[in-house]
Amino acid sequence: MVSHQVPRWSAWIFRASPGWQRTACAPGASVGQQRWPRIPWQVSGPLAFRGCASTAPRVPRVMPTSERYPVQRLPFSVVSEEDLAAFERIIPGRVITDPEELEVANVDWLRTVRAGAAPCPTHHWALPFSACQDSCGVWVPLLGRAGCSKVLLRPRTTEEVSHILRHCHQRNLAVNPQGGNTGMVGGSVPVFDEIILSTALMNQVISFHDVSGILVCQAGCVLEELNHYVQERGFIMPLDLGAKGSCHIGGNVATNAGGLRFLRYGSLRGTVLGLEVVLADGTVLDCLTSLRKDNTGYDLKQLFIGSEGTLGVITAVSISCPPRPKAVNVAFLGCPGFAEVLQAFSTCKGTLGEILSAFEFMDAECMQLVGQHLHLARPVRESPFYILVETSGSSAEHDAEKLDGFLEQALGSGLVTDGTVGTDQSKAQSLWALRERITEALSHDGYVFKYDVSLPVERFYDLVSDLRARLGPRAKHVVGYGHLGDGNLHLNVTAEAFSTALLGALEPYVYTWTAAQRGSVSAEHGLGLRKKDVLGYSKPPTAVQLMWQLKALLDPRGLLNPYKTLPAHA
Ligand SMILES: O=C(O)CC[C@@H](O)C(=O)O
Ligand SMILES: [Zn+2]
Repeated sequence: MVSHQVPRWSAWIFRASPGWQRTACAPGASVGQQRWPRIPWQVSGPLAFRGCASTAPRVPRVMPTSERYPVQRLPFSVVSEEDLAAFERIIPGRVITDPEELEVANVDWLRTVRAGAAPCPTHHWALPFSACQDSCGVWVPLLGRAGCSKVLLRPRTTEEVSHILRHCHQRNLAVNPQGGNTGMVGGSVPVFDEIILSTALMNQVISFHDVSGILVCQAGCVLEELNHYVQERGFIMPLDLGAKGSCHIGGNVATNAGGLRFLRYGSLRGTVLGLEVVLADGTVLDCLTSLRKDNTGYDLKQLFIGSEGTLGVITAVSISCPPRPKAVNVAFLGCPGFAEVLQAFSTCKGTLGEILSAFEFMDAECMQLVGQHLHLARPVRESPFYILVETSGSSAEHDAEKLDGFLEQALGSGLVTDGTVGTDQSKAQSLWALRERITEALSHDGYVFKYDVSLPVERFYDLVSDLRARLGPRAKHVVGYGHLGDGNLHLNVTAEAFSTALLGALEPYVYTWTAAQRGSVSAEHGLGLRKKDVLGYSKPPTAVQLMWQLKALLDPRGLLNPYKTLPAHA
């Protein structure tokens, strides 16, 4: 028997019978909720803050990127007092040198990469500025020396971004564009002392067309806020992510984020209609059209979607939003084996058809970690696998009938052994939380080695099983979960701490395994810093070379998000 730690859920458990519990579905109920830590942005500090504040937060040491990865600083200029004065003229009061604010921007939220300051030899703090807070005597001037980033810029307008990039281009200063800093591959934090160009204050909706559902907005709008905005007008964003409460739409587009609605609404490559981008030399490229059809010449916006800030800085986005569904159902089901998960997916597609909006899976170890670290109760009997099926449609009655049909069939044929359905917003959210919060649960388990691969679904779980056998007790947990409906597996391995031996057992094994299936070594997270050297497992040398040529054309000095996305030149 299941022990239900959250009693309110027990009301909707069913036991191998079609007696599905339902509650009224609020029209247009949305599902999913931001649970990841919000990035604590603060208001800008005065230039005078530059220096070593005694109030800097003491955080456990995150190894500087340059110590863990084989990367050397390129010969960019170092930010000078004159540069800071020039930035201050462009964006008065929004040139941030306050160490506390820089601390957040110099480390990724997973705490796996950090801009490269050396640690204090006495106290072993790797501070984002070069001074030890314990007055041990280590006191290095902030400016004139390469460590981590010493300045964060917060423009509000495209024109300001253009002026900033023009200055950086003239001065040979490297720039790290940063949105919500919620990336998974170390692409959004500096490696050394790159200037951080934040889109946080570029958060205005420019227009919304309530017939077409086309939204035009600045790049720094937070995804969840945009979703609320368009929901009030009868639409939803075509994209949904666990990090929705922090991530910026510009970052989503720059990384071509996939997420939870991909199965239904497809890639940003289809839903993004236009972009405004500032190029490395400050030129503004205005391709911010709102046309569904525009077959005139090369589709340049596609170059910037997924380019991770290496080809230009996205400043505004035009995106097509689908109508807000009137009925949303979420079913959380237990499956006895992976073959049954796959069979359930086929049955689901056949019976639910156009109303199927998500098909996610997680294994038993994921569920165990979500329970252990986040205290979320398992809403169904213990099973080797769990699936989350979401329907979104325009008729509650019609959708319920279809879902019931699927559930009865799946249950009757033994594909599913237990399940529960949420049709109102809060229950649907609780069920989604079990899937959305796996990343968070894993991060409480220790150091996490993350892989995000596309594979033929029939080989999906073999990789997880192979790795479990290969790693044995060296790993704490080897888990598999993800967007099965999109053929996207998230394979995560946890350990007490980072270890090069464990890394050696994982890589290149995972990549060669994936390449042998003609899979992708990055399905949706991009390459950033951590995955850039494995691009060759998924793309031929001619493609990589062409990518370098495009980079050289658009950013000849290599100033935009250096050390990311492209592997080192052969
Ligand atoms: O943490 C991960 O590996 C996956 C994160 C995200 O893409 C998800 O689908 O939950
Ligand atoms: Zn994902």
